[in-house]
Amino acid sequence: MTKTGVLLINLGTPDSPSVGHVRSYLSQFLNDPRVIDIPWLSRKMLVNLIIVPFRAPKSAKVYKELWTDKGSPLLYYSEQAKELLQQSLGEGYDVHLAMRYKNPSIPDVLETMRKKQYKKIVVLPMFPQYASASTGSAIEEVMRVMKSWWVIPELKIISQYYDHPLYIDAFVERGKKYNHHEYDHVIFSYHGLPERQVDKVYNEGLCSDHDCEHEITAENEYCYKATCYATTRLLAAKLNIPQEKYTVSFQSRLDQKWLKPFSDEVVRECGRKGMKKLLIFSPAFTADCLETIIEIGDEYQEIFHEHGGEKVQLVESLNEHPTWIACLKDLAVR
Ligand SMILES: C=CC1=C(C)c2cc3[nH]c(cc4nc(cc5[nH]c(cc1n2)c(C)c5CCC(=O)O)C(CCC(=O)O)=C4C)c(C)c3C=C
Ligand SMILES: [Fe+2]
Ligand SMILES: [Fe+2]
Repeated sequence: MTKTGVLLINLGTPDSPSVGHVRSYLSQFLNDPRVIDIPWLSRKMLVNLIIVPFRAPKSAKVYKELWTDKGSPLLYYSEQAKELLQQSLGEGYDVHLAMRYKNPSIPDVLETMRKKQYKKIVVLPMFPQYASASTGSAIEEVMRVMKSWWVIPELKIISQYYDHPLYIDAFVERGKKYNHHEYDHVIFSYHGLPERQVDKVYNEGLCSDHDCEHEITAENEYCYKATCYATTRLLAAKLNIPQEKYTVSFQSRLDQKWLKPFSDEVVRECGRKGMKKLLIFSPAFTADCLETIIEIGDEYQEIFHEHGGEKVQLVESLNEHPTWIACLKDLAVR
């Protein structure tokens, strides 16, 4: 075989919005030691006895609101990106899609890929900013499966690409649909992480000892907080949004020791200050999902409204955007 196999990986979503499927998804996801990074016994007790039993019924209700006749948006947008990338790459490449949690699973998809005897495999997680809980976990799972292969082909693993010009341009093009001058404030809301997870990036000191809000250095280039801020600087510069008109924030926290400021609190504060219209980008996600459509589109709209605001406008995720597909192509062939 002379072909190259490309493996796109996204986070994963339940098989259906039923409580049983959501429970099974949350259980696989939150039992991952890169996601809940505490000692084994504490994680088992916290996740299996507290978080999953209480969260599954509530999350299932939200997943029911999110679900469409095409299924979960995260999965169908990722499948669409896979199809378009395949068309763009042409015959020398086979593009596959796997999900870190649930289906299509990494072991199943890799087994299909093993049988194709590719000369080379490109592992391309759909997370522009590296986090151990997302990219790190996906790569670890690929390595776990591939280590038992007799033939391990040439392998290229892409760990992050937050500053890839085509990724930035794709979000800029999405953002240009809305004139930011018509909004009181712009929020760049990234998925949150426990602070201790960014601290673990460093050999010496903590994240707070580095100037992660302002610069990328050799020490912090894999710090998720630093790359979220760097992504924002690139986007804001291209969109001509002055520094005083935007805020970087972090959403979806599980407790108070997550990266701050929290997006819901920023939205609340904007309402209290008398702002009426907010524009929100969510650049850590490359496909619309529960965290964008429901958390930003519905829940933040409600919070803003309760505090005097009028409109929260979510900028659509990259989904099937041609410039995003061009970015994936460049990452795969480069
Ligand atoms: C940017 C990528 C992501 C990182 C980093 C990440 C870390 C992370 N997430 C949780 C807990 C939950 N996340 C949930 C949903 C979810 N998370 C991501 C991406 C990242 N998560 C996506 C794309 C989604 C949406 C999936 C979908 O089906 O649409 C959920 C489930 C929803 C809910 O019950 O609220 C949980 C739980 C942790 C703990 C964590 C890092 C420590
Ligand atoms: Fe998450
Ligand atoms: Fe940092």
